[in-house]
Parts: sequence; structure tokens; C-alpha cells
Amino acid sequence: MKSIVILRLGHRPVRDKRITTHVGLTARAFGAEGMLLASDDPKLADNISDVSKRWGGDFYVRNNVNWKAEIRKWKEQGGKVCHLSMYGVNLPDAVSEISKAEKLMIVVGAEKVPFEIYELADWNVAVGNQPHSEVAAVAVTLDRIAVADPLKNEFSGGELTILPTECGKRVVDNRQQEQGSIE
Ligand SMILES: C[S@@+](CC[C@H](N)C(=O)[O-])C[C@H]1O[C@@H](n2cnc3c(N)ncnc32)[C@H](O)[C@@H]1O
Repeated sequence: MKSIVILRLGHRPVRDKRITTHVGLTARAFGAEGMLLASDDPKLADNISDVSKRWGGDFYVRNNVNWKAEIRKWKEQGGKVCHLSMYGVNLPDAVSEISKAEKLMIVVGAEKVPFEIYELADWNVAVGNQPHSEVAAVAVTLDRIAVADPLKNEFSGGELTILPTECGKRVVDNRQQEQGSIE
């Protein structure tokens, strides 16, 4: 089992609230264990924790981390660092190497990232060399490096569980052991 964390740089609490939330939710859904937020936005961390409480799993968000210290600590523990940037080596050409890492930190920016990140990273990787979104970059990377299909991930301990259905919504409320539908 790989240990994967996302390091989110440059989050601006008002402007990036929605996209950083989506980075966290996408990372959670696709198998990362947590997100380190290198900005101070405790509300955002609370919102993502609420999702985990409702839908299961142990995903965590650590607010207001010092990114340099986190990268240093991660590397001291034998972890590797993959910085996602459209300027990097294209993912298909790096995926076999990255997949070997047992501990992987995936770094994504918002505004321009400090150049030091390019030097500290073990890999600077592009998810295609065109500009798009950090949410897409995280999703595609986690999917490509996964050992088992991340869409089959199970999340235990949540209040609610979705039962996939061809039409409509089926949700089990694990607190009541009753099946119903929610909007
Ligand atoms: C929307 S971009 C903005 C980048 C910023 N304007 C700049 O020029 O440095 C925010 C983040 O999305 C990620 N990103 C965007 N396109 C990417 C791509 N093609 N491959 C990998 N990551 C990408 C990078 O992590 C980037 O820091």
C-alpha cells in the first residue's frame, strides 16, 4: 500500500476556496491519505473533514504547514516528491519510475510556485504539456500511478454509503441502518 500525500501551495483563501476543496476531495477519492495546505484556511480543512465523516475513510487535511519543512521531513523519511507542472516531463514518460515510490508527495500550485520547488522535487511532471487544472492533474496522476483501480476504493466508517444504481439515488444511512434516498 502506497502512502500518498498532496502538498497544496499558494492557496488564496477567498479566490481558491472552491478549487482547493476540489483538489482535496479528488485526492481523497482517488486514494491519497491526506493533504497538506501551505496556507492558513482552517474552514477549508474542516469542510473536507466533514466530507470524510459523512462518506468514510481517514483522509486528513493539515492546515498552514511550512512547505519547505514538510518536504525536508518527507525526504528524510525516504519519501519522494513529484511536482506537477505543465513544464515538466510528460507523465507517460515518468510514470513507471514514480510508481515505484512507496511514499509519494504530490505538489500542486495555485499561483506561480517558488522556483525552489522545481529543484527540491525528485520529478517535475506534466500531465500533458498544456495548461489546465490542478484538480485534473491530481486525478490523472493518481489514476496512472495506482496499483489497484482507485475507482474501486472503499471508504469505511462513514455515515452514508452510496449503492450504485442505473437510475436515481440509493444511499444507505449507516447510522440508522435504513435505506433511503437523499437529495
Ligand atoms: C492552474 S495552474 C496555474 C499556474 C500559474 N499560473 C503559473 O503559471 O505558474 C495551477 C497548478 O495546476 C497544475 N497544473 C496545471 N496544468 C498542469 C499540467 N498540464 N500538468 C501538470 N500540472 C498542471 C500545476 O500544479 C499548477 O501549479
